[in-house]
Amino acid sequence: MVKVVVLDPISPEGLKLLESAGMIEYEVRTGLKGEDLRKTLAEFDGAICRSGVKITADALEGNKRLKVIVRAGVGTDNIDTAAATRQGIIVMNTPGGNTIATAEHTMALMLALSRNIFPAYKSLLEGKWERHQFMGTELCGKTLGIIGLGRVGQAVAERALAFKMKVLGYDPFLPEHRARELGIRTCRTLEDLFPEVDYLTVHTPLNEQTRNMIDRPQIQMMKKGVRIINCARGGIINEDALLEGLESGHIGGVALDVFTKEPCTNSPLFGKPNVLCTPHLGASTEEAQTNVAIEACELLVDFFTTGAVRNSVNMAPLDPKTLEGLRGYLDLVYRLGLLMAQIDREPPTRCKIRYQGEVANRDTRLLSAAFAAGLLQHALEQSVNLVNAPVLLQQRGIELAEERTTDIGDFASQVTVEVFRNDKSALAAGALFGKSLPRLVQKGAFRLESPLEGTMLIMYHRDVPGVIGRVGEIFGRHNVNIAFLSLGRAENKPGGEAIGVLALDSYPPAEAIAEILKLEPIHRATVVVLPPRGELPPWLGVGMPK
Ligand SMILES: NC(=O)C1=CN([C@@H]2O[C@H](COP(=O)(O)OP(=O)(O)OC[C@H]3O[C@@H](n4cnc5c(N)ncnc54)[C@H](O)[C@@H]3O)[C@@H](O)[C@H]2O)C=CC1
Ligand SMILES: O=C(O)CCC(=O)C(=O)O
Repeated sequence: MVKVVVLDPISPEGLKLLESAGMIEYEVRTGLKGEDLRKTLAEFDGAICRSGVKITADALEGNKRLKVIVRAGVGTDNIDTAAATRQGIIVMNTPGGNTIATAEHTMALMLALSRNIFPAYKSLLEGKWERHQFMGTELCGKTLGIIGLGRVGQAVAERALAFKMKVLGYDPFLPEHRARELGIRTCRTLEDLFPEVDYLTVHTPLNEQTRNMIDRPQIQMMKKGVRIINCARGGIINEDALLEGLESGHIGGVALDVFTKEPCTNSPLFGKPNVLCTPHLGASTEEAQTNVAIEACELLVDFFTTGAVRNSVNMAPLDPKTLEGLRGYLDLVYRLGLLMAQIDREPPTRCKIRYQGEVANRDTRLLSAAFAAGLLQHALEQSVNLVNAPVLLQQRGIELAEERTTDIGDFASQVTVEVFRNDKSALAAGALFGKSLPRLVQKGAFRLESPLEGTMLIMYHRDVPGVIGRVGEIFGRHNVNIAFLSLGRAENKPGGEAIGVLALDSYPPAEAIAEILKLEPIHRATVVVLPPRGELPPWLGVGMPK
């Protein structure tokens, strides 16, 4: 059974999906942090969360089991995605399911600010009837500035246009023609937008470009009386600058659903006139929570049953059909990586992979990640998989270059890998026989044809009579059975340099190798261990528990 932990409350419709999957056992454990969270995550194969739990690098430290974290929502900023990637854990989200809820919440806050809904009701509760105190303003005819025109920003624009507002937008990633279709006038710079708007709302992610995007100087560029709304992420707008702007009278109103530090139960903004705050409720509608819970649980079930990777923020998508088509090649390149790591123990400085023939049309990013996983598998303490291998390689400063050509060579598809270590390089090429039989077809300058599996002895020798017989005799005495033998010559004539690859049924004792190395025609002999035929490498079983 696959074990999944639900770390924040999610809708029962999602949980029902987990139950009906048959092979998933889930537990709801909410409110966790610190050591409790770390220990819990180490017991499960998958996790689902909303924005409540903070999955930090410490919470993932030493985790050898978790394969996937699904965020039931958009923002993954409560998950240390970089740490998850280093640990080989896939992070997915469910964009879209809560867009309308968040756009409607933005409109609700704009309307509530404009019509003094909160202070008016408060005054009523205090037994007053102060109609003159709460003169409002209409949205109709006002200019709304929207920063970030993705899903939520566009949904807000549609609604604001229905209220007959003029919409001015800024999003460097939205094509002009799309903005025109939506009826949004766009600005080239934020400086062009600020002076024009009566209302400003932000709908970008929080990142290094957007942190404190709205600060004191930006507020100074806005009209006096501007109303500012943030339903995206705390920190995009500087909260201290908002307070100052309100106190000076430059800002006419502030509505926040999100805060720099959450939960936020105490803020100098709370209780100030013309301020309205909600505790991160943008996505809190029954409909949105049903949508995101169903989508999150579907992502998890698909991942664990078929290996599909969708909506991942740290890995290329992988659908079951693509995975099936790639499985043989993934296995081949992973084995080439393992081989290259064992023939020379010196750390690589850079690698080159050449995809030739039909394989060049496949998703070679995943194949190269599989090669990197093989190359690093035994070098590192942690488990290496398709998610973290490229990052781990990069962290070690090992460059990985890809070349692709659809020209057919000797095989329908061939993958050639070259690993550089300071002043030397090693080359190997592999091909798939049938759909799933990985073969070594070249090693250095030598052409050959050998299975890429199990225990292999790779030896280089002068091509003279009797070498193989003497090697066979040594292995015989040490009770090591030779299952398969493949020979190759650099030039196709006797007496020159040759390679021998022997598939062995057991790992040869060191004495046997020492005896072989004493044979005069043999210059070098290395034992390499690869997984047995058909054994699913751990990183490929993305849908299976580790
Ligand atoms: N309050 C809540 O409960 C909710 C908050 N959110 C948050 O709302 C925000 C928007 O969500 P979505 O629309 O789904 O995301 P999205 O990814 O669809 O849209 C984000 C947009 O911001 C734009 N952008 C990025 N950097 C920018 C920059 N420097 N300047 C201007 N535009 C920039 C992108 O091009 C993109 O179009 C996110 O931060 C998300 O976490 C989303 C759902 C619920
Ligand atoms: O889970 C929630 O309620 C927060 C939603 C949110 O902020 C998001 O999806 O980015």
